[in-house]
Amino acid sequence: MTELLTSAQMRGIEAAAMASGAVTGLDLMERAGQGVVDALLAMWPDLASGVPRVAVLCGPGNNGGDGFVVARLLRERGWQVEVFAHGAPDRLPPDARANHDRWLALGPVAPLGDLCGGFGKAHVDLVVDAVFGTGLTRALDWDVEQPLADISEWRLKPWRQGHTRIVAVDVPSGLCADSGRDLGLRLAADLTVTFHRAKPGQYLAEGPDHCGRLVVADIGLPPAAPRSSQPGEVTLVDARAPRSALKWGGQKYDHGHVLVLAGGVGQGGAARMAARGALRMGAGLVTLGCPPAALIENAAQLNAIMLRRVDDPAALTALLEDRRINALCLGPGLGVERAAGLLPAALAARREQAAVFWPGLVLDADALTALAADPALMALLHRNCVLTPHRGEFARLFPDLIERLHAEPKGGPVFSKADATREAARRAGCVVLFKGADTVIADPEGRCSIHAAAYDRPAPWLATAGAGDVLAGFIAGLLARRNPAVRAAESAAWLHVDCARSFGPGLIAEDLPEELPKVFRALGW
Ligand SMILES: NC(=O)C1=CN([C@@H]2O[C@H](COP(=O)(O)OP(=O)(O)OC[C@H]3O[C@@H](n4cnc5c(N)ncnc54)[C@H](OP(=O)(O)O)[C@@H]3O)[C@@H](O)[C@H]2O)[C@@H](O)CC1
Ligand SMILES: [K+]
Repeated sequence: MTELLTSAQMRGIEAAAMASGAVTGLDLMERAGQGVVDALLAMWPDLASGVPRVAVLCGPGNNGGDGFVVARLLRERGWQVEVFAHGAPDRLPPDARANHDRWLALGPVAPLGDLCGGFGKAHVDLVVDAVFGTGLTRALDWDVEQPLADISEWRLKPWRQGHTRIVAVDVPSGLCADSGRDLGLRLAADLTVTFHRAKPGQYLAEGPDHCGRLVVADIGLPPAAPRSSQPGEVTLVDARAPRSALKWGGQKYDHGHVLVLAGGVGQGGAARMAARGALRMGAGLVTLGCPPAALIENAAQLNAIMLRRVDDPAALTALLEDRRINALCLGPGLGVERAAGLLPAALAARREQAAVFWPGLVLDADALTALAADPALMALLHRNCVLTPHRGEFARLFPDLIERLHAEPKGGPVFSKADATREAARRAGCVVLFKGADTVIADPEGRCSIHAAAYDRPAPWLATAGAGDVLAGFIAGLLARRNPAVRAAESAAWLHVDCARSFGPGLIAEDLPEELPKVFRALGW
């Protein structure tokens, strides 16, 4: 998995590298500036053949320092470069000051405020946004926000000819690098060049919509501390995770048995889609458990999926005597009352084989609402549970965390969706998958990963009724295949987006499980 580094982690790595004597701050800044120039030339090779006009916007910290390096390197290529800066030069940190002074030998520095109203009728090919990077700790003041907003507006003026490209140094100014929260974002980038490792904020919340294309430039820092199982660590879910879905032979009983619990008459669609998802994911057997009145409806719709009557908690307990059932899915279309009744029996199911273990248990939709209403149920959650809340369900389960997520940042690291999910998993004592275009998965030990349907993996078609039910089924299927809960959640999230991308526009939830075979084939399985 790809590690993502918060601002504090980046500062720590930078400080350790400098303390070791392996590198100086000036070296790092020079490589950062060079990395930006290399990336923008790679993205826009047409610029290299002309004499582009460039405006470089520099802030009061080391992000601004990178900006002065970019300005110098572009001027050395013969480009027309103008620099606009925010803050007094004598307050710049030493390396940024050194690069500010080197730039002064090549050209002047105008106040950022001169850009209020944009660039007038002048043509500008490229704007380099080096106002704030990982040091942004609070919302922008209007004196910075206004020129950025004005450039944004100026870009859209009808009399303008040609596109003005925007490259952000490290992060678009106003984006919190840790959380992706908007602290005064006004200028969306076409290209963001970040250093050493990507940052969580580039994948969370507003990040993907404002970074444009994301390039990670190597600036010669050593690899970070060993990844995984570090409580503060955040990784990116990548293509390697789903290999756990592979089948290597054996018979159906070797691949697990999922029980999906369904609701009453006319409410079975969501559970049937979850069941279909679990079966396509590779569970050896899938059974749908519904109240007696809904048996005929479900029987008319199911073939490979088996059907059992589960009218009450006692019936569920009896059914769970079948030791081969090793994963359950509760929630889609279940009804809050039925979910509340069945949850204690589902949570009590234990298996005593070589060691005591609990069947995997996915709690979604109505099961989450029932859980939120009863703290006693929350106390029964175990480490093979996966909660899959969307924002509304998360708010019902953890209202204080959602409040913190929406609170106006007061400075310091901004509380992120990763922080919220990690804290939720710690409290729940199980894996939490907090859904969204930026899906965050965390376990009770503090491991955390992000799966963003963004950059080269956008999947806007997933915003369709029932997609979440299929995701719950995918997770249940992977749990039945004996994947650890966190792995099941990560792999399911990845495959879910892959199915949507593979199918494309026009996708409805029923298509997702049917697309899995194609996705598996594309993976070479
Ligand atoms: N780490 C690394 O390995 C490397 C880092 N590098 C580069 O350094 C960047 C980080 O530099 P940085 O720490 O100096 O932070 P940066 O973003 O320039 O801003 C800090 C300044 O902004 C100010 N300020 C903050 N919020 C504000 C607000 N709302 N409104 C107004 N002011 C505000 C803050 O003031 P203060 O909070 O102290 O009052 C301070 O003066 C990083 O993104 C990368 O580009 C590379 O050179 C290579 C290696
Ligand atoms: K920036």
